[in-house]
Amino acid sequence: MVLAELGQKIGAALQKMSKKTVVGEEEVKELLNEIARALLQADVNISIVKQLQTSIKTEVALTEEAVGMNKRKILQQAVFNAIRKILDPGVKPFVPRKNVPSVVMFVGLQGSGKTTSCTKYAAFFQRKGLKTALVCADTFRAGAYDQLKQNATKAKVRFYGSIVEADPVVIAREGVAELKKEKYDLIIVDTSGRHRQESALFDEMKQVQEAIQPNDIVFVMSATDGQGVHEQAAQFKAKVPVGSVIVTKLDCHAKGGGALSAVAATKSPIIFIGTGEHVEDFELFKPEAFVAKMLGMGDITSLVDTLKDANIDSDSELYKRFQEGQFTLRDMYEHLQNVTKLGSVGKIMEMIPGMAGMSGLAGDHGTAVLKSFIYMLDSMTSAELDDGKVKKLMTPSRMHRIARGSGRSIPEVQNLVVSYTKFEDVVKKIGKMNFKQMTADPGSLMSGRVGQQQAAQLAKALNPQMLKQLGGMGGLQGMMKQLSQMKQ
Ligand SMILES: Nc1nc2c(ncn2[C@@H]2O[C@H](COP(=O)(O)OP(=O)(O)OP(=O)(O)O)[C@@H](O)[C@H]2O)c(=O)[nH]1
Repeated sequence: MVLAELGQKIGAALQKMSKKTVVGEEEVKELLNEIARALLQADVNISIVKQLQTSIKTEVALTEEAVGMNKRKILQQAVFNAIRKILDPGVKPFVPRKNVPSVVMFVGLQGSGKTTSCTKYAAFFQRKGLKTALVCADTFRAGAYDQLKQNATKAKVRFYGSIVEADPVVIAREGVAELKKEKYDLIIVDTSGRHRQESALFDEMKQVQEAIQPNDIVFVMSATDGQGVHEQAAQFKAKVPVGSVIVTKLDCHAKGGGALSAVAATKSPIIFIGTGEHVEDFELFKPEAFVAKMLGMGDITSLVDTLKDANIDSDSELYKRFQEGQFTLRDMYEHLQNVTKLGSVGKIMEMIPGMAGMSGLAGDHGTAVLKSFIYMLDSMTSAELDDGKVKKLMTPSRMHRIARGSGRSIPEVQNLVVSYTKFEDVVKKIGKMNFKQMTADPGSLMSGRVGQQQAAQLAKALNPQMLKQLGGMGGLQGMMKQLSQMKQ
């Protein structure tokens, strides 16, 4: 992941400091130098590095003066806050709403992922119930029309464009007018990708903006762009009133510091991040959660949001059944469909402190296994799905029929039954725990209100291999402690 290396270096510097018996001026200076080195190596602009050092120093001095708290804790918090501040200009972004017609214009450098992000943005708000449409006002790049049209069709979003009109200003104006008449809540206008040298394209961008008067202008930039993007972002901002930023390609192995610096140049909030080429590879951006994840502290808040988005939360009917310890194959089927909606299993694992990089389930392999489970469940009868006595029901001849019907092998069906049985066991155990409180109020986990007894209960509910990968009972308690520190 982008910025992972930077996060690891800063995390290591903080850890090194926490092992020292005395934390005096020298130690603070050494830490700041190490952080500065890591930032510069990651391609962060020098002025941002200086700004960050100053803000850490000021916060440490002020807090120490005010509360006389443990210096290590103050430093940790100050580093966290300083990085967060770069990514969070403290401005509230524009949020499209249902029944409030709005127009959002997308701008950015060529190849930044603008067209892809437009579709992801449209699909995101369509899922939230907004009537959404896409307008292609990119007449510069051959193929832009077809690309957006195909993306829109795939995402089942209304598309407007023209293959005969060459003036993007006319297309944008007419498209927005027509879609407004059709009572769309959210009209998204994709414009041509630009380079600094192409002043004509910059003028055209300004004309489109004046013609459609958007409620928000989203600047799309790629995390793979280097230092130069800082200056370019400032130029876009100077030409049109950029209100929000989307950073794409955070899944790539890039240094990422250029993007970090450019965000500061736009002084606009990041609203989403792109984490892959597919429409679901799109996450709402939360500075605190992002920095926590970057520094290897996990990202439980995003996980809770993601789970809610996919209907995996304690208020859903399915989870009420889980809380009661009830679990049939149909429940498993519904649950797996929700889980695969979340995207790759590896990505979900990354959000859980201590689970990042867990082998076995992570990556595309895990997703493929879950999908194969869904195909096999598809081949079952209603009676099989709804009867709780699965072990008894799954005779060799039934397994043979399910394997044939789903194009899978008998060992794969057996594996599904074994997984179901393990899962059922966990649900039964969780049913006896205060699961509702834990999921409905993640704060209870974070604030440490979930005590040792609950950690022990959770340990019992996990399968032994997973518990081992988490570092046993000690690792699990550490993970909970980490969660509690994150919230403070
Ligand atoms: N890995 C990864 N690839 C992405 C992401 N977003 C976009 N891409 C890819 O980046 C490439 C360029 O994306 P486009 O959406 O065509 O870029 P654009 O900015 O509209 O291009 P122009 O119209 O030429 O300015 C495509 O191959 C996309 O699939 C992302 O978050 N991660």
